[in-house]
Amino acid sequence: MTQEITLIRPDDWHLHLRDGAMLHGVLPETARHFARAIIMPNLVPPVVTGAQAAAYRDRILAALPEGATFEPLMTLYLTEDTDAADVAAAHASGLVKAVKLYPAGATTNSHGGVRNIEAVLPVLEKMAEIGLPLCVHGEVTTAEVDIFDREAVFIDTVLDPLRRRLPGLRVVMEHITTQEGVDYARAGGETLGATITTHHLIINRNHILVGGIKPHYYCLPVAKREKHRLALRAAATSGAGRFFLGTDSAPHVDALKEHACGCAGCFTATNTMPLLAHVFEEEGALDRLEAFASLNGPAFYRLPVNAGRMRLVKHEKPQTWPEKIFTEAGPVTVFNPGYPVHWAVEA
Ligand SMILES: NC(=O)N[C@@H](CC(=O)O)C(=O)O
Ligand SMILES: [Zn+2]
Ligand SMILES: [Zn+2]
Repeated sequence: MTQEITLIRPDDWHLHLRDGAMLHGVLPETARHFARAIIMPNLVPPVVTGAQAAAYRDRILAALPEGATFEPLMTLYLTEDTDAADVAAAHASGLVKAVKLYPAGATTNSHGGVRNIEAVLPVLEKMAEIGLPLCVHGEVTTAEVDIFDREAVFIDTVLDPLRRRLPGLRVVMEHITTQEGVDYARAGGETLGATITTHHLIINRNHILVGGIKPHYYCLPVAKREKHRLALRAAATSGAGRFFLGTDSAPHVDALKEHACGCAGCFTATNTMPLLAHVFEEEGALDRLEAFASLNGPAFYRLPVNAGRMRLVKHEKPQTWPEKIFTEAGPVTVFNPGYPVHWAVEA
């Protein structure tokens, strides 16, 4: 029996598009389904200034396929040299929708990020004043802290003290992966949001490591044990306004994923919506997919919801999608959940 749902066209509140040949290869995958996306600024070199964000936005728009309707929502990469006045001007002009905090060394291209929070306080104070959200990669980088504990330790030692110091600062906890992240976001009040990725609703750390290492399941923050995956599923499917979709679709060419020191990132732009329909159906929450993918994000970012709609159909037969996207930078493997998925996005 076929089944179908329609929802307001979704947005992706955490996306990596990269640049150049990779941008050209992966942008159609997102623009096909999503109306808007928060574009991560961790290019090489990073997108630090308003002028750099404007130029990157132009490159994205120029790379869009003919007829595509997609709006990139730009972000700035916070550094200890970031100029608060430049941030405020980029926000006032409508160009920039958030600033991204990468603790230095936490993830892909984060070496130019923040070592000392004190150094960026003037920028954060300005952001609190003007209501510009701070998107946070929430992991400590301290060598002594176990990689599976880095998110929980970040919440206790960095995020909570910062939010107490600047209660007006609007914060998005990006790609939460733990029960602790879910609990903190739930208790956080209206200045706090949290994105959840597609893949963290599907895999736990066993999927990465049992039966041989699976480089295409390796991302940061790394997937945790099963109880955390279940907490994320409960949060995403709860309908609570605090939680919204940020795929963190993060393309790396296969040669750099299947490598002795493999890059972090799962590429989910192609099949996120069918995968989410599968997950929400499993949780008996298909009626809440629209809140997660299409309503809660715009509400947090104070943007209108999209005008268009998306139709998702569940077919008798398992649906397929390309195993890889062949970009001019090299092939990029599409996230494979490891089980059949019967849902597809229909025109
Ligand atoms: N999530 C990832 O594993 N990788 C992201 C960076 C990030 O979002 O931390 C990337 O840019 O490759
Ligand atoms: Zn991150
Ligand atoms: Zn990311």
